[in-house]
Amino acid sequence: MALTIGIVGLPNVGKSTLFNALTRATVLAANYPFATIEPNVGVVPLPDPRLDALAKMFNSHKVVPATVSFVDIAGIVRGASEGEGLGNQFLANIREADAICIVTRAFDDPDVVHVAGKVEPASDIETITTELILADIQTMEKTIPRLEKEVRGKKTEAAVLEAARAALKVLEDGELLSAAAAGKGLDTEILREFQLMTTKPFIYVFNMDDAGMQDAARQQELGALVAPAEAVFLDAQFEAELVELEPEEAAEMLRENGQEESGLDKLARVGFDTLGLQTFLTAGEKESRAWTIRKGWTAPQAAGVIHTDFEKGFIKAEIVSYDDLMEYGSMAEVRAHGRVRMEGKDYVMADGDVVEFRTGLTSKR
Ligand SMILES: Nc1ncnc2c1ncn2[C@@H]1O[C@H](COP(=O)(O)OP(=O)(O)OP(=O)(O)O)[C@@H](O)[C@H]1O
Ligand SMILES: [Mg+2]
Repeated sequence: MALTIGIVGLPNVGKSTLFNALTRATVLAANYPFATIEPNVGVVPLPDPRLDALAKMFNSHKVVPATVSFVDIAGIVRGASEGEGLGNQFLANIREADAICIVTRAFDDPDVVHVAGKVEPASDIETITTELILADIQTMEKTIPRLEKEVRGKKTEAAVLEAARAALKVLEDGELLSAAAAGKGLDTEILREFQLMTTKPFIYVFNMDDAGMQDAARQQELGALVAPAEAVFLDAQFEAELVELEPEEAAEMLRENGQEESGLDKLARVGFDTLGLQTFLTAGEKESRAWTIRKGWTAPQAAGVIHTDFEKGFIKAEIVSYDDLMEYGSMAEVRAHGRVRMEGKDYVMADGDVVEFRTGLTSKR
């Protein structure tokens, strides 16, 4: 299950700087499938220090982290839906994204041109969300007449048309569909096939300068602008410099800046959380690997991520929690202390479970 996040924002706010930092981090880590898919799509490993510890314990030949894909597209300006700037055609490139990352400029540098002439995050966010709403209105205005025909021809259920009309009304009132779903019970599941922008969860990235990164009050103020959505504060230029460094040097730089983790790591993590995802782990000589699942998934569903046949063939899962494994230092010791659990098909996976699945097919991690 690949998580894809589309990056949107006004032009010249640091989207590509962020994207470059993200994708160069990829090259540094390098060790996962399909690194580059298209020029503007980057696959980024989800940082997970547990994998390195597992790889050491199991003498794994490689480490395979979970991944997050980012898609960088052209900037949107006010009026994009009417063709201003480059228009809004390129939003098609992120129709399939699971979440949208709205990058907003919050750095001052007068040498960097701001398309609206001044740095004003609140109004920039308003511009972007309005354009996303307008793009959805365009989609619905095209879709509804088609649905009407299909309902008359009994090719589509009337409920779909009803939901589409309800969605259009929400959008025309200037509201995000995700907000209407949360507050007014609008059914976005039935709208899924239309790949609307504003049904997707938004994550806000505020691209700060040095002063802003140290300014807790300002961050609180910006966070409040977008709550309850998640806000990530980072300095894209600093992040781009960080990924040029060796990991130890980068960690040292972060510490000097009073940051515990890089903005990129934070963004990947927040993206994961926003979408209700988590990872479980497998470890062996071949590889130590993180696998992405949804929170609440059962052991057979998790097995199905490794191999589709494993879900049907599931017998049981041998599970040890990562923390126990680290505490006792080896599988043999964990076993000796009775901390290895045999779980059946109703077991709900927990984050950090280190798993070996027993299936009717072959014994396989
Ligand atoms: N945190 C920051 N502080 C200062 N300058 C920054 C910061 N982040 C990015 N910049 C600068 O802002 C400029 C625009 O960055 P970038 O090209 O990444 O923007 P963009 O959003 O991708 O623009 P476009 O929509 O035109 O593609 C660059 O000169 C970059 O160096
Ligand atoms: Mg760009």
